[in-house]
Amino acid sequence: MRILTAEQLSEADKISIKKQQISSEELMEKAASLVFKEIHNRLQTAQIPIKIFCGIGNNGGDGLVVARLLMEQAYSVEVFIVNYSDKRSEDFLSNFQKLKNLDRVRPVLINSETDFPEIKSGDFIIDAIFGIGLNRPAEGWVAKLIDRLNESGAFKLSIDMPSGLFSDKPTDPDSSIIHADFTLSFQTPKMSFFLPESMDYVGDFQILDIGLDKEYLAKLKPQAVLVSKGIAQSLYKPRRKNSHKGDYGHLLISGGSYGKMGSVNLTATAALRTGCGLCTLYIPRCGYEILQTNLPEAMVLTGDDQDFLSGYPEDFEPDGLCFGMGAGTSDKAKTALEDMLKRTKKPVLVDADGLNILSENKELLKLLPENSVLTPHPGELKRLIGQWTDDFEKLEKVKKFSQKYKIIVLVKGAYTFIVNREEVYINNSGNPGMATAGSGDVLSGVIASLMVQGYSPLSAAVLGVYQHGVSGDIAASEKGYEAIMASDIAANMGIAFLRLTESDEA
Ligand SMILES: NC(=O)C1=CN([C@@H]2O[C@H](COP(=O)(O)OP(=O)(O)OC[C@H]3O[C@@H](n4cnc5c(N)ncnc54)[C@H](O)[C@@H]3O)[C@@H](O)[C@H]2O)[C@@H](O)CC1
Ligand SMILES: [K+]
Repeated sequence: MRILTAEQLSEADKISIKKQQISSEELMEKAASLVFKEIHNRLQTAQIPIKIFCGIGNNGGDGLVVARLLMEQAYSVEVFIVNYSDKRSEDFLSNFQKLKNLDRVRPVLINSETDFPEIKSGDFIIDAIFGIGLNRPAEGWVAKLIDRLNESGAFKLSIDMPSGLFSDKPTDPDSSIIHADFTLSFQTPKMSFFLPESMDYVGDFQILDIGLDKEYLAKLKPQAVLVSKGIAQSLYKPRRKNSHKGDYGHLLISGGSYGKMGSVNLTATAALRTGCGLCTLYIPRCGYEILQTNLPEAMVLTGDDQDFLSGYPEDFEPDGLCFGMGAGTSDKAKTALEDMLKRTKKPVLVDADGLNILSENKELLKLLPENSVLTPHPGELKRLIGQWTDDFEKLEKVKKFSQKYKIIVLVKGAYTFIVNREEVYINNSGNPGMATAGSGDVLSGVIASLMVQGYSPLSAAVLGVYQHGVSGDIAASEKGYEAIMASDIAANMGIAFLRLTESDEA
């Protein structure tokens, strides 16, 4: 699914209206009917008090249509017009008239704080105050109304956008924004749904296809692409019957230090569970017995140092390299990274302490082979690219960084972003149970394993992040969020691949 801006979407509205020879009022009726259906499916005519707050633009117009359709099904509905301006949109006005014609309803105008209705925690609030037309933060009594709705404890369903939230630019966290429990959004998700600073306002969300012109939408340059199972399936390379382990690549994983050999174990387990043909570990001597005992499928080479990673194995030509987990940031580890980067032209994956070494020795960034993959979490990212003022600025900085060094950069989080120069992919699989020690080590193993199996680094990153999330979802369904350990994510990778290759109908 492609993520578009408010501007692109309102242009698409206009073009679709023209091409489909419908009026904008008909498009509004169609969009709002879909919202109504979702609510009706869930409420099944239950007589809970529904309070609909409508602005005076087209988002408010949607709210009015939903109000009319709910009333036709005998729901208990009260309508409040958040009358912040007299510039009512045409489609708002015609739906306002239609609603008044129903005779059973008297929409209440709110012109100031004294008009605020009482809101009880058992009410069902529909928020249709502002949509993608928001062009400045909510202020004055409208802001106070939003605060009041948030404080009420009532369930809040937002139409298209939580009111007060911008779709594709930063919103001041001190401004008043509806804290939705659920958002029903039109045609495409909006960028702010996925960013850590704003995702909590949206609650769970669902996208309603209101039938905007597909041909036109396809021509637009998206802000980002939301990775779906379909995309992951299109990247997947099925195994050939006539193949051997040499066809699936040899990965070298370099990392570990005294007390941190577990990270290399997790990365290697994940890499082997993701299907690389061979896996060699390059580690300090202290890890030799640990890894040979724990993971007989992997081969082990050690450097000269007992406790720290050092040097790089002589005469060794793997198909791909993964560096950093548990490596520490000692001078020896730095030299090990430098030696490795000087010896390879193939894209590498750098994670964890490898990223910290790069942050402390920025000259090493220039040695990264083109299309190498960096997998920082927010702290590591800050050390790499510097502080940012908001999530949108962060994304721009990451794009520039990716362009400058010709590399692929992940921004790990609840939604992991995969940034390849100007292109952005957002992953939607996974769950909060995966916020656990070693989860990132597993991710590195998954992506690096795909890289040596002939996937392009970008495909490996997109598919790897998606599969890592699916595997975590399988672990969560079996164990619950709290009990997930990183090794469970690696262990479920096989089932995640089975799920990937099964069709949804099956
Ligand atoms: N035909 C269409 O264009 C369709 C539009 N749809 C709905 O229309 C919405 C967009 O409608 P609009 O463009 O009318 O905009 P909104 O309804 O989001 O906002 C209304 C107007 O409020 C004003 N405004 C913005 N920020 C304000 C603030 N902080 N304080 C006071 N006033 C402010 C702006 O002038 C804006 O046009 C979408 O989010 C969606 O809900 C849907 O019905 C689908 C079809
Ligand atoms: K809204």
